[in-house]
Amino acid sequence: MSRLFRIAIDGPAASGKSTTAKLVARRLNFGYIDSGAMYRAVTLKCLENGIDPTQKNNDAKVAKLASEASIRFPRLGSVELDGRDVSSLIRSSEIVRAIAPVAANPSVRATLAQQQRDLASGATESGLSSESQPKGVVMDGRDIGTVILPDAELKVYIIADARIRAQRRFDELMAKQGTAPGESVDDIARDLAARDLADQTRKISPLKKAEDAVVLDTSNCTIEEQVDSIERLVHSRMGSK
Ligand SMILES: Nc1ncnc2c1ncn2[C@@H]1O[C@H](COP(=O)(O)OP(=O)(O)O)[C@@H](O)[C@H]1O
Ligand SMILES: Nc1ccn([C@@H]2O[C@H](COP(=O)(O)OP(=O)(O)O)[C@@H](O)[C@H]2O)c(=O)n1
Repeated sequence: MSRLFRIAIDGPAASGKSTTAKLVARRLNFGYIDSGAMYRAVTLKCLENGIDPTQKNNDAKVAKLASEASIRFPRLGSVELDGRDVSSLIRSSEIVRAIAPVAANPSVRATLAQQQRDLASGATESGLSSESQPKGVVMDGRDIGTVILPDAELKVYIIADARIRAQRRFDELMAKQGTAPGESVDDIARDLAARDLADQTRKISPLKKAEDAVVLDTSNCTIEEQVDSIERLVHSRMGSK
């Protein structure tokens, strides 16, 4: 099997990673691996098993549940945990509040890192959410270009102005719920800033730009422009291989 073209996308919360990654995958018929969804799914599994990851003495239990979790991406943008579709459940604010200690747990990261590398190499067929033999994969998260796929063919670091990110998350919640969310744009901005700080300052695999990543600021872009930029980069690198 020839090696897949791997696109690593990292960046702070709500900068546009997953929207862009999904659309790039669809256009290029690549697989898409949402690594953040894997941390979210482990957090959900903990909460459903009565284990609160924010309690320090639960670290070993959290690690065990992570090792037992079966996480799959059966279709573009959908996530299965232990055979059940959890695509919506993992997006709740309850998950977001409990996720930092899950993401900082070295055993959880080791378990998920192995699965992520297997998915990106095509070793785990069931994880690739692209129809028929994809030529490449797109994976987004926080440590993809730095730790998971340090030799990815293309690395992109997506950023956007903090206020714009908060407004976009607010609009997203409003569209999903059909009413104004319980949180204000300011509340969301505070949550995003706290999560980015936790992601940037944790000891293991912190969020940072890989030296060779291309920075894409989406503050003043349309979604289509973001996708176009990445598609152009892929074509130019594929052509020069
Ligand atoms: N260029 C853009 N213009 C407007 N909205 C955007 C743009 N890029 C992303 N969004 C929206 O911003 C929100 C956060 O994007 P998302 O892809 O979920 O970010 P991330 O995966 O980095 O957390 C989503 O609702 C998405 O549709
Ligand atoms: N590769 C990754 C991906 C996510 N994560 C963690 O998982 C959380 C949720 O990731 P996400 O990509 O779903 O979050 P959003 O940017 O979509 O809000 C992040 O805040 C990180 O704490 C991580 O540690 N490493």
